[in-house]
Amino acid sequence: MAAPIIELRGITKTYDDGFTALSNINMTIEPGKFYSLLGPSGSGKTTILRLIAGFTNATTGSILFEGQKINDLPANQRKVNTVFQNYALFPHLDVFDNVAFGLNLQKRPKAEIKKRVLDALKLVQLPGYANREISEISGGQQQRVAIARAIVNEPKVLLLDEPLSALDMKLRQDMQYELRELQQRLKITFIFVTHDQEEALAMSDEIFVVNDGKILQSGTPVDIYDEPINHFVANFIGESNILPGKMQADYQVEFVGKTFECADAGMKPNEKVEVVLRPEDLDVTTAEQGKLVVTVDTQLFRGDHFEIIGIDDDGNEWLIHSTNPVRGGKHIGLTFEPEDIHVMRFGEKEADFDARLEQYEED
Ligand SMILES: Nc1ncnc2c1ncn2[C@@H]1O[C@H](COP(=O)(O)OP(=O)(O)OP(=O)(O)O)[C@@H](O)[C@H]1O
Repeated sequence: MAAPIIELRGITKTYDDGFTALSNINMTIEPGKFYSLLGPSGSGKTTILRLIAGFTNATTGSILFEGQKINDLPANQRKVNTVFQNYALFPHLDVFDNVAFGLNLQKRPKAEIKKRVLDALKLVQLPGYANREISEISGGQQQRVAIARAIVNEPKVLLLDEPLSALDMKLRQDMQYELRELQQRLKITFIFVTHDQEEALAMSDEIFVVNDGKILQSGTPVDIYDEPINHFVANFIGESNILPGKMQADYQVEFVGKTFECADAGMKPNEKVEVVLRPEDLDVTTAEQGKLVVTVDTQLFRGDHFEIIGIDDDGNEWLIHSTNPVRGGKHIGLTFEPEDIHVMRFGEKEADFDARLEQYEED
């Protein structure tokens, strides 16, 4: 692992009105990677970004930049730059002067400013736009000007606070590719705030899932999708069937009144757990051959798959993705592999969860 560029250690943040927005946040950010802070509205993502940028102070805990504590370092001396949700461009300045703004403040020589601004505009694929007014460019282009303005200062870390949320879906998807590509080209660290799980899964090297002022889980998109730590993460990231269950023994879990072979071990006998089955891991078969039988309730065509809701005998709803259509009212069987069952312990801490997964991978 590379030496971290940013570390947050035991950060809490209580605002002046007494509201605690963050509790015991620990994060390690390595250079050159794309990170996302993913969580619902009000979970504390922007507060984390503001702490790193120096726009607000931590109540307790340390913020380190390349190993040095920077809690008291003013925002303008930190080697980070922020791209805000609304871009915060100056409407009365043209594209060039918007990007040059910080360099003009620093009174850099004119020739240097010109070169750096034009280079930054080239990087965000807006060469030739320097003299346009902000009102004469599209939303996506404004977004790129905001990024050019942030990268012209050559920050080591770029903080992006929901920078795509104002764009329509198509442009948003295009910008996801562009941002990811830009990050890989610049090799600077991006910390990207979003409440959109698809966006975080698609773009990030690592995701921090934030809820209620805490980091619930961190890891690669694949790890978090395949091995969510608890109900909240399983529900928030991707689509899931989540059911109460009981571990009968190692590699044996009971749910919906039946026993199934699973890939999990190391829990107490009869320990109550929650079981996650992703809709795309359920295969449709005949009622006779199914490990479970459901009655088809509804079916929606989603372009590349059918989304089926089935109801089992206990009244549980099952979400199933299938490439083939089924008939409404029909009994169908569902099958799945032992490793498709993901078992979650109640209240498990991330360190214990990681140790258990490691053990499982060794076995
Ligand atoms: N200056 C402040 N004073 C008091 N409470 C605040 C202040 N700023 C934010 N909060 C509260 O802290 C919590 C976290 O806010 P934050 O903006 O970090 O959330 P967020 O996850 O970024 O949300 P969103 O996605 O809606 O921007 C919220 O409940 C918010 O109301």
